[in-house]
Amino acid sequence: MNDYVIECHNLETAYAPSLNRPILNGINCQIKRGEFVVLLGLNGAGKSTLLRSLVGLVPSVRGEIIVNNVEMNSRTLPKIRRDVGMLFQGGGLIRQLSALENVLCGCLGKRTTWQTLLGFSKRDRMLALNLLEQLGLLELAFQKTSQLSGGQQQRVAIARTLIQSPQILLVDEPITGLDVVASQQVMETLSQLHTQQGMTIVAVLHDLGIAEKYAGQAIVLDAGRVVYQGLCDNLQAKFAKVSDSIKRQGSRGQGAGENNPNREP
Ligand SMILES: Nc1ncnc2c1ncn2[C@@H]1O[C@H](COP(=O)(O)OP(=O)(O)OP(=O)(O)O)[C@@H](O)[C@H]1O
Repeated sequence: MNDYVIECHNLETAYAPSLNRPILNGINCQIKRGEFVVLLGLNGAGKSTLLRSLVGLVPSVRGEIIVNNVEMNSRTLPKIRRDVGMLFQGGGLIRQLSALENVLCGCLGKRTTWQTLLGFSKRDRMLALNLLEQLGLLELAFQKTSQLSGGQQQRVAIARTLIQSPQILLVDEPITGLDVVASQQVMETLSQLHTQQGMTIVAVLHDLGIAEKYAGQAIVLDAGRVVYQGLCDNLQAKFAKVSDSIKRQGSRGQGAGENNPNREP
């Protein structure tokens, strides 16, 4: 037993001919319980693929993923999926349904068809309303999500993931396309889940300033490998150093990040 909630050891996905390499090419990383981790990297580095791997949506050909000290395989995947909630890029809300109905959709995987045939239970509706209230959206509960702002929609999507009571929340680009105010609201929501409920959060972000403000740890990917894992401070300088070292290694014909998958304190 250790205090990591997520561990990847030499994780490798199938060879991608378009890239001339596996999309994830030997990922090593560890995430501790209660950490807020930002996943950074250039476009195509493999960030979304790594997040999707952590909920068993991308098959691996080598290495292992361990969640809550349980190794991922077809037998353990249902349990792991109960512990890990994932918010996909774009949120994936049903636009013609209300905020409340969208949040309730998050329960569908937990209920049998019979249980939902007559509608959702009073308990589920209360839970969904509580979550919407917690995220500052109670007065919009019966509004169609197509009529909500981008930031409000993203918070509804977060509530829909939270109704499954995950211990770990994975979020893929939660603020892409949002304005400054909406981005801040969404990040504050994630931050509160982390500080007030101790939730472990792993978020793909592109903005280094926002990453530094909210996350404690950073994992930087390049070409399907971890090239930095450590504290999330002074990222601008560290990230420039990482990019430079990738370029230097590239010019010497070495694979990016081969020498530095080490975790900083
Ligand atoms: N199913 C797939 N088949 C083949 N190639 C894929 C597949 N999914 C992703 N890729 C490729 O793998 C690479 C990594 O994709 P991924 O979406 O994980 O990157 P990312 O770091 O999240 O990028 P972005 O910041 O642009 O979202 C990309 O080059 C992408 O084109």
